[in-house]
Amino acid sequence: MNFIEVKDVVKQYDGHRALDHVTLDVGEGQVYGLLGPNGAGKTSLIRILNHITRPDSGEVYLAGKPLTASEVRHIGYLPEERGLYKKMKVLDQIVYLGRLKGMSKNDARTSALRWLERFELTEWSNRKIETLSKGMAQKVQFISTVVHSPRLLILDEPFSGFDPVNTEQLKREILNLHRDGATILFSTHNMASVEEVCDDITLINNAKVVLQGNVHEIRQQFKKNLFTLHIAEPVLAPNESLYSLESIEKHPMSGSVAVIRLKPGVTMREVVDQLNREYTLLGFDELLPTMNEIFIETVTQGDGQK
Ligand SMILES: Nc1ncnc2c1ncn2[C@@H]1O[C@H](COP(=O)(O)OP(=O)(O)OP(=O)(O)O)[C@@H](O)[C@H]1O
Repeated sequence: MNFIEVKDVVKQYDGHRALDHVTLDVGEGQVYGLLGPNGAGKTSLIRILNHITRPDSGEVYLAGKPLTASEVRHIGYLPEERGLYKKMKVLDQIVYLGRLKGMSKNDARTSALRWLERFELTEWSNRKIETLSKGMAQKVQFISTVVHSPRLLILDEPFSGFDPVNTEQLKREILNLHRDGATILFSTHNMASVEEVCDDITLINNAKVVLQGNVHEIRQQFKKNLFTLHIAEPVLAPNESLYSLESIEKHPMSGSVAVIRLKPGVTMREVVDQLNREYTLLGFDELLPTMNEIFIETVTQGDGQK
């Protein structure tokens, strides 16, 4: 089942089109990446999903039902612009936000204390938000997002402001929530984390969907017939026979490792056989483009066509 269905959504601000006939489906239990350059329209879509604004046209369904204000209680939203009440105490703040999502005071308190313990923030429970470091405040914001065990988590740049250790902890917690059944919509510019955690993605550029699908399939679709080879011999001389079979990428061989592109019609087996006859082949792997490369290629091509 699709947990989110966005159908043909258009959103206009003062003559500027922020979303132009955007359609996407997020399957229940998926980790889904919403990607795009600055100003592409990601936050505009996220705000519609949270019922903060409405689309000018198009439809949005959540768990098979048209999105209404009351359905928003199933969502936990971590906005990019974080906002906590500085003068409020940590525990009170989390309980307050849990209650806004329909929790009883007791349930909100139990859940908040459990999460504070997980993030080693128990001793800060009765301290004011303004006394926390930025990283701690980010954790409290994350706890406020998940305190009501939402079925859908919408995370806008969740790792911004976190050091590498805390980033890993947050990633672990997000993946735990995913394992427990939550659907996760994740907006980020960090393409390495997209490769690591996302099943499917939508890339929006200039308000339009320009790329959509499974991360693994997209990387296959964009591949350029490149391979890395690693031989035991220290270097390959330019006149060696390997060069008559393949064209070598412009950058020279670094030590005994090279990136090669097979000429059309040359099979991987032919190359590997030849390499094996002449060298001690330690590795030969297909080099798939990274999501970062795909992002840049897609977005710059799109901008060129404007
Ligand atoms: N409330 C608003 N009023 C007027 N224009 C808006 C409003 N919200 C967004 N926009 C415009 O809509 C476009 C899309 O903005 P949006 O915030 O959705 O982009 P984004 O993809 O989230 O960007 P970023 O990665 O920089 O956060 C931008 O040109 C922005 O200026």
